[in-house]
Amino acid sequence: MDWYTQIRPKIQPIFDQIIAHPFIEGLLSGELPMEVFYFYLHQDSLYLSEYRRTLATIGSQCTDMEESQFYLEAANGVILVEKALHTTYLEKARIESPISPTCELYTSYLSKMVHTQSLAVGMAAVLPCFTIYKEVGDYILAQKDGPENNPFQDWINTYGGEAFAESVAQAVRITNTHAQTAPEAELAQMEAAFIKASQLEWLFWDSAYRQEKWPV
Ligand SMILES: Cc1ncc(CN)c(N)n1
Repeated sequence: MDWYTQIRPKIQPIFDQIIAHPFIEGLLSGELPMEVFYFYLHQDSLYLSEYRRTLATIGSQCTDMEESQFYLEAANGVILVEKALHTTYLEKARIESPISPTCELYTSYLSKMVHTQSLAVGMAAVLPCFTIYKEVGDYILAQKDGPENNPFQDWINTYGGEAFAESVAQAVRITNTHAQTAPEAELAQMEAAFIKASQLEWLFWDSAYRQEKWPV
């Protein structure tokens, strides 16, 4: 059994809580308050600016040309597509809030992983950003009882779409390849990083829903 197939069930309780979260329910029903969505998008654009650098770092660490190209292209391509989506929505709302505690925590955690841990652990840390969004997009697209004119449809189509699915499959494949040759201790670190980043995905939705601010 490959690494991802074996690790994915371990985050099922986290994934269940993500799709049950009022933020995701609101995207699905189309009833998420617009100010919450705009807050999320603004924080996500701050997140993506850092995530892009994290992917580029992984790309520069890969010795295999194709793997390197994948992460460098993901840094540019995927992030540019996502930023375009953000621009579509954010043009309607000028938001200038500072980076939230959770956004800073998540981006800092990923940066720490890729700068202080092995390449395989870095790959495992960034993977939930691919896989969880794809699963959430697919989950929402699969629901039949959504409204006809969902204001969040562009967002849903981006993450439930084919182009994103291909890139997710490749990130999983490359991470699996690195896990094949990883010793026990490194596999344990990969698992811990994958689970932590999955928890941070939940926390990111939750912090957006709460429009999290620095308390002091
Ligand atoms: C926090 C977060 N995680 C994942 C994604 C999807 N790449 C995103 N846009 N934002």
